[in-house]
Amino acid sequence: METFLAFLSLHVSNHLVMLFTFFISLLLLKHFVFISKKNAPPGPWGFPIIGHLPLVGDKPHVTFKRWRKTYGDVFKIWMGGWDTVVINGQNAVKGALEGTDDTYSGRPIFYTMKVIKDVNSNENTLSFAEFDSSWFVHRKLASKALRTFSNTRNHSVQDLVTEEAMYMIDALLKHNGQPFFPDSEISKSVGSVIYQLCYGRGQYVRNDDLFKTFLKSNDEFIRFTGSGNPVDVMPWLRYIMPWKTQTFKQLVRKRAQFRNIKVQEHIQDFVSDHLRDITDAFLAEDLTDKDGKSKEGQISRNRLMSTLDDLVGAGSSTISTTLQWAILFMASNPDVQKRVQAEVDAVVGKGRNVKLSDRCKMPFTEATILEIMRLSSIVPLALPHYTTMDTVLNGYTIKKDTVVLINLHSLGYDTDTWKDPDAFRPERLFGEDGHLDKEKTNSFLPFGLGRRRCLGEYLARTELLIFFTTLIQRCNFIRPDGETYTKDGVLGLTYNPKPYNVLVLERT
Ligand code: HEM
Repeated sequence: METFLAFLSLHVSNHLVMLFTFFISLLLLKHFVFISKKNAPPGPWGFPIIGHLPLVGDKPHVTFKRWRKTYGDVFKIWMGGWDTVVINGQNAVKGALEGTDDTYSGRPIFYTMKVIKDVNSNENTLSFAEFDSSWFVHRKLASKALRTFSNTRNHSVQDLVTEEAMYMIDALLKHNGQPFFPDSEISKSVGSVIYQLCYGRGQYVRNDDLFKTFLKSNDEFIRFTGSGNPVDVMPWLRYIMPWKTQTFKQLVRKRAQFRNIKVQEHIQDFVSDHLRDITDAFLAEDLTDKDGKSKEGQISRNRLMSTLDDLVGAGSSTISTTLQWAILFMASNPDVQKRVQAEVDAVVGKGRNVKLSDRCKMPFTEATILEIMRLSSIVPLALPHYTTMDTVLNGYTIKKDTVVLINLHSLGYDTDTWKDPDAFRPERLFGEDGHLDKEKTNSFLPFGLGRRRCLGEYLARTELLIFFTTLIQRCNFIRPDGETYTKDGVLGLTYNPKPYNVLVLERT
């Protein structure tokens, strides 16, 4: 019996070895075919199966900037089983994303995106959907609703952000001049803005238990997904590290359940000629034809509602992270802080709140916000793109179904464009005529470019102007003695500053 078992185990292990060898050969063959494809972009050497994953490090955008020096603006790597091309520098990025064809408008369907779709009754979300006609309809409807509730015509968003900036300042000043890291004060106010735009305005929102649940689940989601998930590009890892997918599924489910509670609440007292928020706008959208059937090419209500998850996800961590960087840059550059304060004092004064219409009268403040965005580069690799057809870029052939990583970070730090890219100098964005130079401000693209560019750009620019200017109008940000600040951050869902301490004092 033992001999039989020994024979069996030898036999089985021989088969396993053969299978393993066959599997590796297939992958090497695939790798080789990809490498030897005529005109394929060059790229560094990578491992079989895992490709370049262990080589890119915890700041892939910085590694890619280094590889660019050897392999040029367009190079290829291998992310697990995915053929990937990395595009760097203004010319190549604009060459790929500007223009009207949709070659780069796809998104790869990584494993976690399948999980999100699965939890969402097999419906695509907006940010992670592949590029097809239903995505067009989805983007159009989402954009219409967001525009309605973040436009300037009724100034509602301006007042909402000002109100939240005041709460933020109160919370910051409660530290009574003691040093602290201002992340929770910022994320509460920023979270409250997008929550109220999506789910309804109200002065008591902050005390609402559902809002507290919302902040907690958003925070958990950001913390978990921020640490990255290798299962995305090597789905077989889910058998080796099942907790990675199980926890992720639970978090996605929790978010969807929360959203469903809010949607059900809205259905109860929905009035079609009095739309209160983005959820109401989605409920009001007629998605059926005269016979009550789904319109040709139209999307389901459930899919449209899932946009709420996209908006609260994308709309909170991005703004919070940028404001954390803003405070760090102000405390480490007191001269710039004083100059912005002088401009705000001259244009707005101390007796009234800043308005969106003040923007054009405060060019140095505007340049400072842009310089913060250039240096912090909070979404350094955009979201992954995916080619929808074969194409040629910089003379290289890129095949259909290739993952494309747009290295937005490389634009802000390009030594061809910027003399001293690491320095914080808002004045670099002015032309010789003393006005903001459009060519310079358009040479880095914090919101991406093309069909998949950020949906919330207008809202983001509004929030950043009002939050930043109100903070600067009311507070001084001071680096505590002995505290060292670094521009080096930590890549999670966004590129965050490492926790730092700051003193916040009321301006008198
Ligand atoms: C400083 C703030 C922000 C920055 C720097 C930023 C940046 C970006 C970038 C780089 C992308 C990917 C573009 C690409 O794939 O090429 C993106 C996508 C997106 N952003 Fe933002 N974003 C910000 C704020 C917001 C806000 C406030 C919202 C909404 C409330 C939002 C909603 C979205 C959505 C829905 C997408 C996916 C678009 C699609 O796939 O069609 N973002 N954002």
